[in-house]
Amino acid sequence: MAERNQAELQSVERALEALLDGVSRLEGERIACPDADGRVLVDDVRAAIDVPPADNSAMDGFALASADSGRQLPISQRIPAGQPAQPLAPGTCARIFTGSEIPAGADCVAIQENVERVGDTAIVPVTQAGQNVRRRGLDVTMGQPLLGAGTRLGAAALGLLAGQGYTTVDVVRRPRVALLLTGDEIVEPGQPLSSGQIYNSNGPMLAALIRRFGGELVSQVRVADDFGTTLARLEEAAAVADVIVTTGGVSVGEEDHVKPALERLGTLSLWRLAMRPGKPLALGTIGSTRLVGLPGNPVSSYVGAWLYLRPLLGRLQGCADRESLPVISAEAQFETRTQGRRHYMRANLEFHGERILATPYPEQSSAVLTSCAETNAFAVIPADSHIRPGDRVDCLWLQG
Ligand SMILES: Nc1nc2c(c(=O)[nH]1)N[C@H]1C(S)=C(S)[C@@H](COP(=O)(O)OP(=O)(O)OC[C@H]3O[C@@H](n4cnc5c(N)ncnc54)[C@H](O)[C@@H]3O)O[C@H]1N2
Ligand code: MOO
Repeated sequence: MAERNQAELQSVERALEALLDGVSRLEGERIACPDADGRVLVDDVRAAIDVPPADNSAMDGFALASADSGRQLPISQRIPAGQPAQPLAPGTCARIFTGSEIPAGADCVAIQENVERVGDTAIVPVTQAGQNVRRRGLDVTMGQPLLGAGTRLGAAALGLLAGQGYTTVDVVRRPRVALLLTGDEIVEPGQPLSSGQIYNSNGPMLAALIRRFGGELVSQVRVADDFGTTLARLEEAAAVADVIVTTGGVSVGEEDHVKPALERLGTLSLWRLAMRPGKPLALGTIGSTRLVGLPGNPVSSYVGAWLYLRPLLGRLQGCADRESLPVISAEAQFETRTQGRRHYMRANLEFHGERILATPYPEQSSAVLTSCAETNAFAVIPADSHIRPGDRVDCLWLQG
C-alpha cells in the first residue's frame, strides 16, 4: 500500500540527534566493587600495584638457576603458595608449586613430570631461563592505565579491580527512570480480563529493558485517559526522574492526553518517523527531565526502546557502547520490499561457520510481540528498497 505524505516523515538519525542534544553524563557515586557489575566508570583507573606482585611459578615443579639445569641437584627448600621464599642456596633446587614465589637466585622452573626425584635430590632436565616463570607485572604494571572512563564494568573488570586490592569504585549514578503507561484498556496480570481489555505487556517489558540499559526504575504508574491525571502523573514523575518513558498516546487519537499535558508542563516535539514499526514518537522535556514517548503498540515500543531509550541512558551514563548497537552484516534469507519507511525487521541471526544468516520472524505486525521474543536482531531494511535472498543486510545485534 502506497504511503502518503512521506515527505513529512523525519529520519531516525535526526530524532536521535534531537533527543541527545544537550544531554550530558550524570554525576558519580562511590560504591562497593562487588556491586559494580554493569555500572560505568566515572574516571580512568590506574594500576596501584604490579600483578603478579613478584615472579612466581606457572607450574608445579622445581625452581632452579638455569645454569645448574641438566644435573642432579639437592632439594634445599619447599615453597608452598602463600609462603615467602628463602634465597636459593647455590647449586640446589627448590620444590615449588603453581603461584609460589620464585626464590632469589632461581630463574626457571622444571615441571615435575620431567623431573626424576631421588631421595632429597632431583634430576632436572635442561631448562631455559624464564621457562615456566610468570614475571612480576606480567598482567598489570603499577601505574599503567587499567580501565578507561566510560567502561561498562563486567566480570573481568571486577576481577581486575579486586586484583588491585580496590574495595570501592566511582561509577556514574544510574539514570532514574519513571515509566508511565496510558490506556484505559490495560489491565494488570492477575486481574480478570473483561471484554475490550488487554493485559499490560509494555510495563514489564520496558521495565526490564530500562534495567538492562543501566537505568533505575523509580516508578511505574498507570495513567487514566484523562487530561488532569496525565498532567499530575507527569509532574510527579519529573520531580523524581532523569527520564520519563511513556507508552501510548502518541498517535492522533482523541483520547491521547500526553501531548497536551506535556505542552503545558514543558516542551514537546512530535515526530513522525520514516521507520517501521514505531512511526510516531514524542520527545519532550519537563525542566531537566527528558521524556521519551513511545507508541503503545508493544513491538513499536520495544523497537523504540532499543533505538532511542538505550542511547539516551547510555549518554546519561557516559557509556559510548550503550549509545549504539553492534552492526552485523548478514545474508538475507528472505525477500522484502520497502517504501518510504526504513523497516526494522525482527530477525534471527544464525552463525554457520563463515556465513551469518538473517531470518525474519514471519509476522512483522507491530502488535505481534512474539516477533521480538523469538529473535535476536533487527534487520535494517533501507527505505525504498528491494531485498532478495542472498543480499547483504545490516542487522542490529540486540545483545548490548
Ligand atoms: N489514524 C491514525 N491512527 C494511528 C496512527 C496514525 O498515524 N494515524 N499511527 C498508528 C501507529 S503507527 C501506532 S504505533 C499507534 C500508536 O498509538 P499510540 O501510541 O497512541 O498508542 P495507543 O493508541 O494507546 O495504543 C496502541 C496499541 O497498543 C496497545 N497498548 C497500549 N499500551 C499497552 C500496554 N501497556 N500493553 C500492551 N498493549 C498496549 C493498545 O491496546 C493499542 O492496541 O497508533 C496507530 N494509529
Ligand atoms: O509504526 Mo506503528 O508503530 O506501525 O505500529
